Amino acid sequence: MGQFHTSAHSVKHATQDGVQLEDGADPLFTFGVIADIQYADLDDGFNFHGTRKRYYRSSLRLLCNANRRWAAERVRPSFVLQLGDVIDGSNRRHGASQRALRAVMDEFGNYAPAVHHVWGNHEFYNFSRSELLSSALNSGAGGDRAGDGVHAYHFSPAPGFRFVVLDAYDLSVIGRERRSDKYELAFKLIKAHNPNRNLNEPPGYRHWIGRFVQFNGGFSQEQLDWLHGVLLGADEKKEKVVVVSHIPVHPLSTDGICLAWNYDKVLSILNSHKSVVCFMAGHDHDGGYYLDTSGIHHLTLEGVIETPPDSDAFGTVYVYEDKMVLKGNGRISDRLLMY
Ligand SMILES: Nc1ccn([C@@H]2O[C@H](COP(=O)(O)OP(=O)(O)OC[C@H](O)CO)[C@@H](O)[C@H]2O)c(=O)n1
Repeated sequence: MGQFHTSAHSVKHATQDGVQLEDGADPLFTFGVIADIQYADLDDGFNFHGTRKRYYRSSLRLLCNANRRWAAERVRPSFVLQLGDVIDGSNRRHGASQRALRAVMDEFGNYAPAVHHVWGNHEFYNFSRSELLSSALNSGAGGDRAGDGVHAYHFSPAPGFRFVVLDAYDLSVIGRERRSDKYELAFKLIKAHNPNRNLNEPPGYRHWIGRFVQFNGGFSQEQLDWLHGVLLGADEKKEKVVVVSHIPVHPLSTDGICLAWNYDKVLSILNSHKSVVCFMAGHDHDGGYYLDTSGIHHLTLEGVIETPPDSDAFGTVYVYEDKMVLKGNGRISDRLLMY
């Protein structure tokens, strides 16, 4: 982990690869990133296979650490990207979904600026899509969206920069009403690849076939067409674009079990637009990173839920004309993202 210091006019940074960076200028703007908080007012537990500890109650304290740090930044974040799974699915069983969501939103409200909420699988374990649309998690309300009820929208926090939030459960069996066309399509797709009775059980692990599980999802053609259109506009304006989704889309930025169903379609769109500089996701609690052949940084953020209480899992990103500098905390590494 690198050292990082801010003073009146300098940012000094040693990235994971030992790259030294010293900048005389202030960043154009900064933003916070955090993933897979999965808060529940429950004792510690484990993942499905019993191999990884999950710190349900502590996750709220780790969010509090992040908020405090963001509030103390000299150039305070313009916004925070919450990369999905903000509360754990187990809340539903305890009738605690609303209470848990309120606890997390109150915590965000203490210090953080605007928060852009990405929707993950645990959102759909707790709420229906229509409930989410009328909840505090609908951060895209009023903006240009990919379609009715699709939580995909874009915003520009500063001239020359655009962020696109994608809905990775648009095409999914947990994010869609049964009997809807998208549910039918998603069900056919997953059944074509996964013969298991429990569709959360991967069909295998070779060639990323394991991604066809129910806790993953994908992007409808409608959303892909919309994304292409947004990126065309960004190309024309010579903007730099960061695309975010709960589920990663590059096979080398994540364990294959956490990859989006139709990741290849998203990748071919991203790679055909020179405006795209970075793709950020959560979902894989171990995190990941890959710089693809088009120069797009694929960053998968380590999840708060599997982070021990004496550590941390959040980042602050300092944005410059030619680079973003991620200052990670705890399990999250510092990274220099040149573009
Ligand atoms: N083999 C499995 C695995 C999982 N399940 C059930 O599926 C639901 C989602 O699993 P969960 O691990 O909670 O999903 P996360 O989004 O937190 O994490 C994704 C990756 O695992 C992180 O690396 C849950 O109900 C599991 O019980 C299953 O039935 N069979």
